[in-house]
Amino acid sequence: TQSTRPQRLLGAVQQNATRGDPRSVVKTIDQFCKHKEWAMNVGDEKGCILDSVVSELNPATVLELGTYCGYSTVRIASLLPPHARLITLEFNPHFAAVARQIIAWAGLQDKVLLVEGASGDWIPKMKEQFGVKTFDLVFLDHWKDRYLPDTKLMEECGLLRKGSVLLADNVVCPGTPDYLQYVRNSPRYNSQYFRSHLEYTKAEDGLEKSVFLG
Ligand SMILES: O=C(NCCc1nnc(-c2ccc3[nH]cnc3c2)[nH]1)c1cc(-c2ccc(F)cc2)cc(O)c1O
Ligand SMILES: [Mg+2]
Repeated sequence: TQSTRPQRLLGAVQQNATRGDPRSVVKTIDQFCKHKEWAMNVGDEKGCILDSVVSELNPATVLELGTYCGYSTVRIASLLPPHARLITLEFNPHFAAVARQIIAWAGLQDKVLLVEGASGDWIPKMKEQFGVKTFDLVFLDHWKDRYLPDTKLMEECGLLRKGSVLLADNVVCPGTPDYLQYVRNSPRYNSQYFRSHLEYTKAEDGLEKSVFLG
């Protein structure tokens, strides 16, 4: 049977990256996407902005919406302190299966809980299922029309506290206009745009960092 792009990306990691070395996994994926096949990872340019937000925040509890192949999962988890936890939600079982193997190759499986299913179903169950109180950081990188409804759902479920940070990928390309309008105009958020480029291209894109004010 034909391999899929995520499977080819996993193969590149298993052939070229060093087991237990997250930086080599990240570098291998970026090389693959620059020279072999484009894939919708946050990429190295926006990835450095993601790294700086994570390092500055030093979060104990992180939620990632949209795992895909686990590239940003590996970037985030490699920067977390020892007892910190990252829950990542993936809707597509094939993406999830590849991501599990890439996260394991990086040696980060003990810090990461990959949950398969729809964000709308899982967000209301976070507290009871995983003993989460609130998230210090949420990285939004799933379906672009889910950013706004899921943010409202997290507010309603009491998963955000004063100072919780939402970091959203692709706010320009493919774009999340309703989400941007909400976080930039709501008195409950302090929002900041980090201009960058769509992964592995020259097209404009960026990350929006929004601090929940409670
Ligand atoms: O669609 C994207 N990302 C979303 C994948 C996903 N992976 N998982 C989900 C999911 C969807 C429901 C869910 N509910 C719960 N988890 C969920 C996860 N969605 C995406 C697309 C592009 C892109 C740009 C320009 C183009 F010309 C083509 C494409 C760039 C990016 O950086 C992206 O992140
Ligand atoms: Mg993205």
